[in-house]
Amino acid sequence: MIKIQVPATSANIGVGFDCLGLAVSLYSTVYFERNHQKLEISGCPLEYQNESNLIFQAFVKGCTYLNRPVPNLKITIENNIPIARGLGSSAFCIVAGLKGASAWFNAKLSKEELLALATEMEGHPDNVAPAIYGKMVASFIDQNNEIQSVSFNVNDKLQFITIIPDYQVSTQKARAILPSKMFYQDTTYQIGHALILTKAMEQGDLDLIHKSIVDKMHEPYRSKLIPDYQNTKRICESENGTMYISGSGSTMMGIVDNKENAIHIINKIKKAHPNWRVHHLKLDTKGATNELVNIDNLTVNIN
Ligand SMILES: Nc1ncnc2c1ncn2[C@@H]1O[C@H](COP(=O)(O)OP(=O)(O)O)[C@@H](O)[C@H]1O
Ligand SMILES: N[C@@H](CCOP(=O)(O)O)C(=O)O
Repeated sequence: MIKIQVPATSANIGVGFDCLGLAVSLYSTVYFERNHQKLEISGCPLEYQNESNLIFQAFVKGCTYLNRPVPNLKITIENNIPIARGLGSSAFCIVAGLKGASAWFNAKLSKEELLALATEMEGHPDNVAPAIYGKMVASFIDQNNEIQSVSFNVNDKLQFITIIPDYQVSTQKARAILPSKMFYQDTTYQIGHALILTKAMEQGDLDLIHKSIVDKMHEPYRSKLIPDYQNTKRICESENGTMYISGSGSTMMGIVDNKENAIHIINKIKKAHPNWRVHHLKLDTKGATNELVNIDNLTVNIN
């Protein structure tokens, strides 16, 4: 049985729309096993327990790329990444399926190959890149349609608070509301902020992160889809933290540089919204992993 674990990812990080993302220490797992019937899927909502399932679709894409037949499959999902909340649940599915196919045929697809295939499926590399590599990753699709990506260290003292409302925002809808053009002046603003943000994250300079994370490309529009945006931001800032919309929302990501501030934010959010999920996370530095597990759950080989 093949076990694939993929971290949740937080795309954009405010000013890096479609090109910047980081992986956090919240994981979903998928098990792939041989099956007597064509396809059996468990561990996800019923609507995804069929051939349209994104994990299966990605597995099939992997088989096609490797020129191998799609085997009869049992897919078991242990899901911790909330669906359609801006924490890369679709990236998780795509990376898990592709990596699953690679491990199934012992093909050892490189991370670069995985990234190219995953970006083709997701449309943009900002989530799938950190899901594959871990850490914080900047990436773009170049003129030859190849993906260029670089990884950044994120300072150890930075802690992440995923504040997950009890309502979804679909990525499709959150993309549809964005304007199609941007002025030169705003583009210059955006480039400067994104460049400085990457260094500030590396240095763990929270004050500089707070100044450089202020986005003009998507947050002003998407914050209107999240009724609790202003109040959540106020809570994070009242505890010396900063906040951005994770991916396309509805999750908001708080960043702090010490445990006390993190705990205060978590308590205030839980008091204001008892039904919301809140996680206190660190950066994930490994990205997706795969293991070959025998029937007794004994790991026999780790990649
Ligand atoms: N655990 C899961 N099982 C099956 N499909 C999933 C799962 N998680 C995500 N998906 C797929 O990903 C889609 C959500 O993607 P998207 O709207 O981009 O949200 P997110 O912001 O979480 O990436 C779902 O509609 C579904 O097709
Ligand atoms: N850059 C994309 C990222 C979407 O991330 P997700 O986690 O919401 O799928 C966007 O902002 O649309």
